[in-house]
Amino acid sequence: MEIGVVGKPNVGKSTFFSAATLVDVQIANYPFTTIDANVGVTYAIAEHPCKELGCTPNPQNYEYREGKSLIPIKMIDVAGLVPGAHEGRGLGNKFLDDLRMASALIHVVDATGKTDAEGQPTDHHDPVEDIEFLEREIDYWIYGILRKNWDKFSKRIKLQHLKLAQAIADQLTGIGVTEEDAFEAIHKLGLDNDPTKWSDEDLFNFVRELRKVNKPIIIAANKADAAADAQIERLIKKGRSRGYIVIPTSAAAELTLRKAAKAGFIDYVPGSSDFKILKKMSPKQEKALELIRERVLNRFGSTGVQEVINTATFELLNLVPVYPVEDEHKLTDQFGNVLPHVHLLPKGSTPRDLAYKVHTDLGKTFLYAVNARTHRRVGEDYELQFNDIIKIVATAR
Ligand SMILES: Nc1nc2c(ncn2[C@@H]2O[C@H](COP(=O)(O)OP(=O)(O)OP(=O)(O)O)[C@@H](O)[C@H]2O)c(=O)[nH]1
Repeated sequence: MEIGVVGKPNVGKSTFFSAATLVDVQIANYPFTTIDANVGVTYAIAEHPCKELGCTPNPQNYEYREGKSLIPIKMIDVAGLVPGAHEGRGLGNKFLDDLRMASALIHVVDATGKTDAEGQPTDHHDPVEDIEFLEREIDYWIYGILRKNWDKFSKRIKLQHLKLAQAIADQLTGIGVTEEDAFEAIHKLGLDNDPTKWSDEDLFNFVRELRKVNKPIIIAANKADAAADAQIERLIKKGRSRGYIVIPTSAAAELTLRKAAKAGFIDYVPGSSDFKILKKMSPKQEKALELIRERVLNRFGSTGVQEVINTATFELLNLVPVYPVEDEHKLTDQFGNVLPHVHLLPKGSTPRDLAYKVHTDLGKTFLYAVNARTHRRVGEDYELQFNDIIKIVATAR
């Protein structure tokens, strides 16, 4: 599960990505290694079960801070969103490659309206147009892939009695479309089961629906610090009417706070509404931080950056954090570490899915699971809940 950050030039996308991936804690065993320069690690932050249970955890694959879990997530800086990117304009192909990898997108827009469609300075640009523009780029891209062979392809589905949703998903595996995604889009639109009967418009509408499930987008209304309340309210309202969550952000403020925290000047947990000064700074630095407190934290409650990441993880991608343990009374692994690991699983996952996520062997030998909170055995089809603590019982190997 990777989150892509996308936006046209000059909206603060690079600042957002730098801030989100500037982490002052390094975890030894990430579930992944980063290879590309435009890929970084960020954290989704959730309440830790120990806050409620009064324990002290020994985290191994996440970080624990002030009652919260910082769970590593891969983030991609998707560069090169310009009009026509879907046809390969600008960094087009690289842009599409990055887009392919992302399961959800954070779309950074300039809430002040001071960046035009091509990323040049202006006085009046409507950021709502940017929202539509990204939708269009993605829609035409997916449409282009399907349309290319559509006539032949749709006839083959009909003649060979192929399962429609599955055949389409096979065609689009490269961008991560699943049979369920395709099925959902077909049914939502009530499209004919015989794809040779689809008009061009049907195909385009289908692609739009597919994009909504396959590449969910959240809007970061950036440079909120420099935007008027009315501009932000309008963007939130317009975005909402198109089905988006819009969160005001100040990527620049978040970057400053994280840099100050990393240098040890302040204590700041991303997402918080305040920070604590730890050591003396220059008057200029102190003034800059004071301005952030006044104009960003006091006004919006946070810089918004962490809220965007959390919402993308827990709402757009619908992931739930789950803690596997070996001892359901002490909440430990075999070495006595309390809640050492957390795993993010899609909502609807079962204990067996968790077992597979921990280790393929554990998945294969899975017998049953115990909910450590209730000490009860849970059924095969139990849906894992947010912050569940689960003991997996498997056959001896
Ligand atoms: N006021 C304000 N300015 C910001 C914010 N975020 C970024 N900026 C400024 O906006 C300008 C553009 O930021 P970048 O992060 O370089 O923008 P970008 O979208 O990555 O642009 P490219 O690198 O050209 O793709 C810089 O001058 C930033 O300092 C913010 O939250 N508030």
